[in-house]
Amino acid sequence: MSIGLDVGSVLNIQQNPMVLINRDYRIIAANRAYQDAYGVRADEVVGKCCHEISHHSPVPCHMCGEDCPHQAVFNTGEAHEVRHIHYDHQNHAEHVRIRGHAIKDQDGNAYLGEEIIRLPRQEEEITCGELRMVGRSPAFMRCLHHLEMAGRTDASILLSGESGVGKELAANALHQFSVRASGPFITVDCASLPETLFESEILGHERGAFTGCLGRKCGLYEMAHGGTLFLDEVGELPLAMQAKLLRVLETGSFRRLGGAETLHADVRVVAATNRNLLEMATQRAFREDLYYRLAAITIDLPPLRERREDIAGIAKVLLDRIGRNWGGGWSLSKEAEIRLCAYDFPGNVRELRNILQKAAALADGPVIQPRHLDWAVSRKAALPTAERPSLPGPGKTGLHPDNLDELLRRYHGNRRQVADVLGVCERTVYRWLQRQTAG
Ligand SMILES: Nc1ncnc2c1ncn2[C@@H]1O[C@H](COP(=O)(O)OP(=O)(O)OP(=O)(O)O)[C@@H](O)[C@H]1O
Repeated sequence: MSIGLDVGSVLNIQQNPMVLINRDYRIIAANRAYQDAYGVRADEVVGKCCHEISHHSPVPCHMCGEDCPHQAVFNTGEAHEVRHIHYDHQNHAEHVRIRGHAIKDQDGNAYLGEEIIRLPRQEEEITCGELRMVGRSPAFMRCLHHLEMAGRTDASILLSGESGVGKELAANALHQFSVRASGPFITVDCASLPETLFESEILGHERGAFTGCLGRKCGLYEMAHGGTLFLDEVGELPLAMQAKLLRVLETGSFRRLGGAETLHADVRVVAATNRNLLEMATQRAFREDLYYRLAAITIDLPPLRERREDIAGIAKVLLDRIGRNWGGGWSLSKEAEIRLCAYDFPGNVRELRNILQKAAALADGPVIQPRHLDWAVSRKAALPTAERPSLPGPGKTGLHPDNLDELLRRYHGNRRQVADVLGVCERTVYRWLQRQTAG
């Protein structure tokens, strides 16, 4: 028996905005919630490609390095969830969570049912005290999605990534995403913890536990009860301390130094390292059993040079912070921004912060110019091809730059960003695109 269903009315059961998309990326239906949320009629989006509508991109989002629900659902036939940035018809960006559902019609044809969960503005940026975790690149969005998913579990998590990529901010984000968010977030800096103080710092001590010990002290492990214990630079922990830590983590039970009572704390552990712990384990410099205890889930944080699109946004946030702390206000000139975006940042966000602090100190006005940037940045005069503006020469204004498609891919079809990089207004990019499509 076959039932002829009206697709629109079925989609309307869904309270979140939802569109039905075919294998060719074409939207074939949009529910009422979608139309209300985005102020469009179904016939304005039906027949158009999903990437044109939500990313303003001429190519599917997996071709821009994004985790694409379309590709995942059609390849696997299974549901797939991601975090994306969508652009509405006025080019406003919003963070959304996309749930891709695999749907089949009565003839067995496959479709993607894309449910859109719009995230409140405060969920767009993860804050850690006054610090904001900023980024829009596909690599950053993927990482944020993994942090959010892992945060919802109670598993121990190992964050890895080069120095200065933001592992501490990410650990804080994990805590905020977790059910323990209202509990304490306690950091242990494993690199600076002297071996002699390990037990008293982590486990605490009773009065008179050692010479000169005047009072009872709660250890960091106990202080993290109901919350998260963040073990920063865990790869620096000497082997003897690794064994002691493992014992506590395995049982959740401990005794304060000089104490007789066995105590228990309910702690979720997040650890971070910029070293390869598995390789250290093969060299017997890190305990393999501790590695597996810490790394139920591992998340890699991408270096800044692999998410160059984030540099300008992070620089702005860092300059705002510098301005607040130093009582001033600085911004980057277009040329200085282009130089920064071309630099490789071996020291990642921390290096960017240092470069901006120095530049703000050297700048003779509120605008930072290339001459104020560190020599390492300025030296890199030759920009990578994708960033190097190759504008048409005078008298050839009808032509578009050779690298327009490449730039659109790099900036996920965001014409405004491409216009900024090329130093033209957005309408010009729009005109170029129209001429390109026309022939
Ligand atoms: N995405 C981001 N947005 C804004 N600021 C960031 C971001 N990532 C890192 N930072 C800033 O960069 C600096 C370094 O970050 P953090 O200390 O978290 O790095 P880390 O990876 O833990 O470094 P290390 O391995 O050396 O401990 C901090 O000042 C942090 O606030």
